[in-house]
Amino acid sequence: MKTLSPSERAEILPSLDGWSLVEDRDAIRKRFVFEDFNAAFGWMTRVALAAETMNHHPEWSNVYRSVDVTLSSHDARGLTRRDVELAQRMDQFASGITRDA
Ligand SMILES: C[C@H](O)[C@H](O)[C@H]1CNC2=NC(N)=NC(=O)C2=N1
Repeated sequence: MKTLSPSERAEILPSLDGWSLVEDRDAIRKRFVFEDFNAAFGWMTRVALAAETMNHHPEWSNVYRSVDVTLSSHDARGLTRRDVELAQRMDQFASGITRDA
């Protein structure tokens, strides 16, 4: 799969809620903050099952109720539509259960 074109980036990335471009690589990142650890880990579990189904996996780190996520397509060495799809799925699963970071 090829990386997102400049026009795709201009169109798609602003539509992703709360995601930012990573400075030193072609990737996007976001911090999710939940009510508590159980909520965070439950969300991670749902995402993990979706990621496995998609065969597209996040780079993430969990501390208590926060989860820092970075998305990039390793095989394409940059951002692809798979990253966009996984970001949108993560936001769907987090809807209504996150605290303002
Ligand atoms: C062998 C396996 O299908 C590949 O390594 C998949 C797994 N998950 C992946 N996840 C991400 N983020 N990028 C990939 O290129 C990728 N490739």
